[in-house]
Amino acid sequence: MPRQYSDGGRNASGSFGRTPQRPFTATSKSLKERVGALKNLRPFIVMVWRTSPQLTAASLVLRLLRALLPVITLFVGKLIVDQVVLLVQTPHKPETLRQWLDGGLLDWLGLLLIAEFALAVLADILGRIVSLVDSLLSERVTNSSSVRLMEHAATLDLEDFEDSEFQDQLERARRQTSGRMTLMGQLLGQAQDIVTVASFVAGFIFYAPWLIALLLLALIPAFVGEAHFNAQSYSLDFVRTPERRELDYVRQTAASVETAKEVKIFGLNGFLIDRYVRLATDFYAANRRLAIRRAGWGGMFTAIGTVGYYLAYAYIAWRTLAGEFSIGDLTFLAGSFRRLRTLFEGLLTSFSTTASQALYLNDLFSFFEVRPEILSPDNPRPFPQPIRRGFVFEDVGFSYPDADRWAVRHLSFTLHAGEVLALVGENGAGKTTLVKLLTRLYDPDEGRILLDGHDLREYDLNALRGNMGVIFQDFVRYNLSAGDNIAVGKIAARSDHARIERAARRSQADEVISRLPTGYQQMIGKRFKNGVELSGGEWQKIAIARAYMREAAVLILDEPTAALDARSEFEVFKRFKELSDGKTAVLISHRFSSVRMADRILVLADGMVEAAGTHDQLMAQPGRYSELFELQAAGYR
Ligand SMILES: Nc1ncnc2c1ncn2[C@@H]1O[C@H](COP(=O)(O)OP(=O)(O)OP(=O)(O)O)[C@@H](O)[C@H]1O
Repeated sequence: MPRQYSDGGRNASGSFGRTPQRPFTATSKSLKERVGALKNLRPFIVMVWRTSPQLTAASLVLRLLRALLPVITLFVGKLIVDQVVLLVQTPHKPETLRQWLDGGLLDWLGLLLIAEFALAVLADILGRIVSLVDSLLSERVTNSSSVRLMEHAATLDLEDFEDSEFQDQLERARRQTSGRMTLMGQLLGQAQDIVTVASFVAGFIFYAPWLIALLLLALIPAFVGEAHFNAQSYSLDFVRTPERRELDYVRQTAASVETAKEVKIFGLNGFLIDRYVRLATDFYAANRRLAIRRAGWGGMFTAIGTVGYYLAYAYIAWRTLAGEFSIGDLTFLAGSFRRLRTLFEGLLTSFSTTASQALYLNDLFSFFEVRPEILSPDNPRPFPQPIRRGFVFEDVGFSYPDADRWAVRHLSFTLHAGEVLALVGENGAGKTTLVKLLTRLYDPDEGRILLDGHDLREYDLNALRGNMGVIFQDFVRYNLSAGDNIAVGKIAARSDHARIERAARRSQADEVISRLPTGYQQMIGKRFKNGVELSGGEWQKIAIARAYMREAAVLILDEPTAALDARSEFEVFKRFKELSDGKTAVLISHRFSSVRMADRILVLADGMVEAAGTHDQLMAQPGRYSELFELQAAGYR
């Protein structure tokens, strides 16, 4: 059943070979969607608060303190001007500064100047502490949301990760873990500005309340414009997630250690750079269009705000001329009005930015809402120790999401407890799919899989996987030490060196490791300093050791031996057979010399069991097995 990921209803394909045809046009989010996104602010604030209540509270308190400083500073400024005007009008003014001072005429003015200076210093100190606290908080929030993202991703199904729409969503969510702290700063800044505005407004109510209305009216166009362009920006960002992923992918392919070899040999750099430039040019064009429109309209809206400001200024000047306001009042009001205008402008635009940032939060929180479908039941059955009967596939059918054909269908067979079963079949026959079903990376769409008579879905998922040692053909080459590369098979036993060495001996990885400069401590892979690269077969021996490290009841090797030389593969399987004594084991290989060692062989074709039996039984009958065996054997003669 294909799942729906939050992509706003847009199709999000993004394959490497495709030339982007779709123009990057931004479609605005509706007002309802934008307002609806505001509901994300609550969980966001809760998330920030939980990350560090102390830092959040500190930021809030400091900002509130700072919020009151501007109006106080301006008011002290007004008192200074009034005092100076008063002193200018003093009859019989003293002539020297000393006389001014001795007469005590400057005491009040001096005090006011000192207060103004102290306020300026305090504002600066508070500002610096606030940015310090904010930057610390920001880092903490980035870290904790990244951890939460990784934790949540770990719970999701393989099906999710293999879906391109999900990858887009994951990419958007990943970007939100680091980018969102500006939003927190904005919210706190808004709280601060609101307090400052309230303090200024209180002053204005006393002098000329309707000026506030004039100011607000003049700023509305700028606000609407901001809101509109922010939403357009978001939409543009949203629709091009697949292309951005592709851009990153092309950049990574053109310049990385993993691809450098092929890129050089095939001379792909020109092709890749071309592709990058084409994609990047489209991005640039879309951004430029939006930026130009934004700048044009923004300029016009600001001009409207400026007209409002000067009207008010003229009015205040007129009232001063008429003798109703003092010169101090004039400076206070003009200053307040200028500050108020900036504040209102800031507040209105930051409200609109907040609303659009809340849209981005959607990306993060909707990711957290994706739920896995492959789960443990409420009352799971304990995993059988030991397995008594084995696994039974009963008419199992499975097709990959969005695939138009069955990967396996009407698949029925038994994997007996304690037997080594080999799976053979041509490419695409369904061997790996069978292993994915056995390990519950996917659940069947039809039929069921039983373990000791009970559906696999009745067992605890972690216990089930914990009892299986599986190595896939596309095993991961971790850029870790050789020891850790084996320990990943049972990471809880990472410090059990004896166990790691035992596993290494069993897969012949010990010979590889003994040749490394620093043995088990040696960093392998070329990504980090002092890393040593291994050959394909050497990597495989290390990977197979992971399966042994697990010391699990079920061992599965899905063709991880393809790169081993003939002798090594023979040895690996011989040991595999010996070591899987008492264990249930599945072995996938295209080499019949290894396959014949299995207790029983299952021949798969088109997702079904075509034949089953021992090597001798299968050779005795005409069919795909004997045919393929002869074909391979003939190649060696
Ligand atoms: N993740 C996937 N999404 C969609 N289809 C898939 C996926 N993996 C495999 N398939 C398809 O399912 C079918 C069975 O694939 P499977 O990997 O099980 O074959 P296999 O027998 O292991 O092949 P090989 O010998 O090449 O490893 C194939 O037709 C393949 O195209």
